[in-house]
Amino acid sequence: MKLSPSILSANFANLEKDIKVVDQAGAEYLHIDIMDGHFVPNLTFGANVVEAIRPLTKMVLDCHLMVENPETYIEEFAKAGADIIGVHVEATAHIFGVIQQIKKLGVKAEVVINPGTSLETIKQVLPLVDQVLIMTVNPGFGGQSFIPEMKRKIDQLDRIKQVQNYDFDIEVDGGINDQTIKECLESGATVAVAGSYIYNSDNPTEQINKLRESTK
Ligand SMILES: O=C(CO)[C@H](O)[C@H](O)COP(=O)(O)O
Repeated sequence: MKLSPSILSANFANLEKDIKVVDQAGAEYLHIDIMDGHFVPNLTFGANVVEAIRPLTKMVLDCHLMVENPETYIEEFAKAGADIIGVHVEATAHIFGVIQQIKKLGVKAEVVINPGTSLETIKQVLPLVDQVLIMTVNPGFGGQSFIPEMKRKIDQLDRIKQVQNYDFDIEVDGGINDQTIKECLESGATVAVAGSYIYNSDNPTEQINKLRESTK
């Protein structure tokens, strides 16, 4: 199970320190939540922040775009150094085209799906994507509780992946802790995002170790 600490819960006045601590603890990805105040009722970072983070770490920069009309922003995030760009199926009328646009720029493409959206809506892009992000909370804020019904969705997606022999990672995001990560792993998740569990602690390294222990 790869870990993707979400800097949404980091201390923005000490972002470099909070990035380095999870890097040194062995996290494979760094999760960067981009929110536009329209698709979700919150505002966070732009591509300039991704550009500033890029030289600080070799971790995979896992950029989750919670923005309307994501096609407008793909190029600037690719230029800024994003390794993975995730777009919500609910945020565009042209999900197939946006995934193609990301891949053309040499960046890994991810489709993201909200808790209330059916897997049926992403079926057409599954052969194309490098990662599928199943939101296990309603997007917009850190520190929410894992929605237990999402386990069935992860199971179903994993079954489709096995039957069709697809080659994408299944990422989960929202309410991940040392219990829910275990359940997600059992259902077939291969990457876990965790924000408040890691950063709302005096010892993020210990929290990462606990997540590792739970998924051994
Ligand atoms: O995408 C997100 C919110 O929309 C965050 O990545 C997610 O909520 C992580 O926070 P936490 O681990 O505290 O639930």
